[in-house]
Amino acid sequence: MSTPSEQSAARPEPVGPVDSSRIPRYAGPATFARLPRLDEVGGRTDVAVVGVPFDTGVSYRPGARFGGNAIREASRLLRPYNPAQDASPFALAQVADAGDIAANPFRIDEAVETVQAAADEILDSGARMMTLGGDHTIALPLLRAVARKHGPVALLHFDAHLDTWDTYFGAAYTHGTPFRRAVEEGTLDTDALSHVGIRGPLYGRKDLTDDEKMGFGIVTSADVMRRGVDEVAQQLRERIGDRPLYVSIDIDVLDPAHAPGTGTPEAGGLTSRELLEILRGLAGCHLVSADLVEVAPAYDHAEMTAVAASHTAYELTTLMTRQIAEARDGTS
Ligand SMILES: N=C(N)NCCCC(=O)O
Ligand SMILES: [Zn+2]
Ligand SMILES: [Zn+2]
Repeated sequence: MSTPSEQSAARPEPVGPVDSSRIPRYAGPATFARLPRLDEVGGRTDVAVVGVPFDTGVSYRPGARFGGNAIREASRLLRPYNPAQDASPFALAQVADAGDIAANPFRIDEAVETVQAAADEILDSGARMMTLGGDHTIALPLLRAVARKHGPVALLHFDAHLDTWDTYFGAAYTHGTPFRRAVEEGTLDTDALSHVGIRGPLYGRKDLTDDEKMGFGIVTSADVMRRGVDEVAQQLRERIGDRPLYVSIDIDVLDPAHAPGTGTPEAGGLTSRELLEILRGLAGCHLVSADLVEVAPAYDHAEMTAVAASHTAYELTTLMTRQIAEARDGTS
């Protein structure tokens, strides 16, 4: 048995973000949170932040292909200590920016395969993924890769939309259909599926009955307001239990007042404060990977959507590195 100090002596210190008290935070290239690139940490990392600049699956406004880089730009202002989770996420484990997956913008089927192959490779290296979309189509290949490694996973899906529709214009792979495909393919543990933030008009009542048959539970945007974030987080934690968990966040879960920069906005959404607090309430869950999608900077104002997204990804990476540290040396 080695003591904790011997363990940390054997483990190389993670390479953290560029120090913004020495190099202005607006200088230099924008990696997520000014973290090192993957090649700057020898090609191995505990958490890989990955962009997927792909938006060929959208049903309305395009532009989410620019989301990942907008989030990286806005993330320059993140600081290394997260008081809400009492953790310095980038000191607990290595987090690195693994760049973008080059998905074909003209062939959706091929893009889905490319994303899956790249995700397989990252997960096989032992890293968890924090993926920055891109539109919601990419959740399908990401879930395939995660299930290949962990088996069927619990899903916590934050979105205004169900995204369990069947097809659009006969197309099976779109941003409105990833979770129906994922259920059909058996990548999800159907005892632990939740949508949070659902609201707005549907095509018909059948959308809800189909969704329920697939196994999803719904916490509407109004439920969050009425019950409050602590009760909602507790209910979600109970449903997830100790299963491997995948979190998929469509930024349109936020009200357009908080996140106007997205392709299919719906009134009556969560505040960014509510979203961040629910995420913090997931501490202790076995979060294996996450995505954050649908940031479309062309419709953004004053970077408000990208800032909300950068803080959301920060909370998620904090959850991941806390869990990695806990599993490694029993502390966070
Ligand atoms: N995944 C997002 N953002 N939107 C899905 C909306 C699908 C529709 O237009 O009915
Ligand atoms: Zn949505
Ligand atoms: Zn969505």
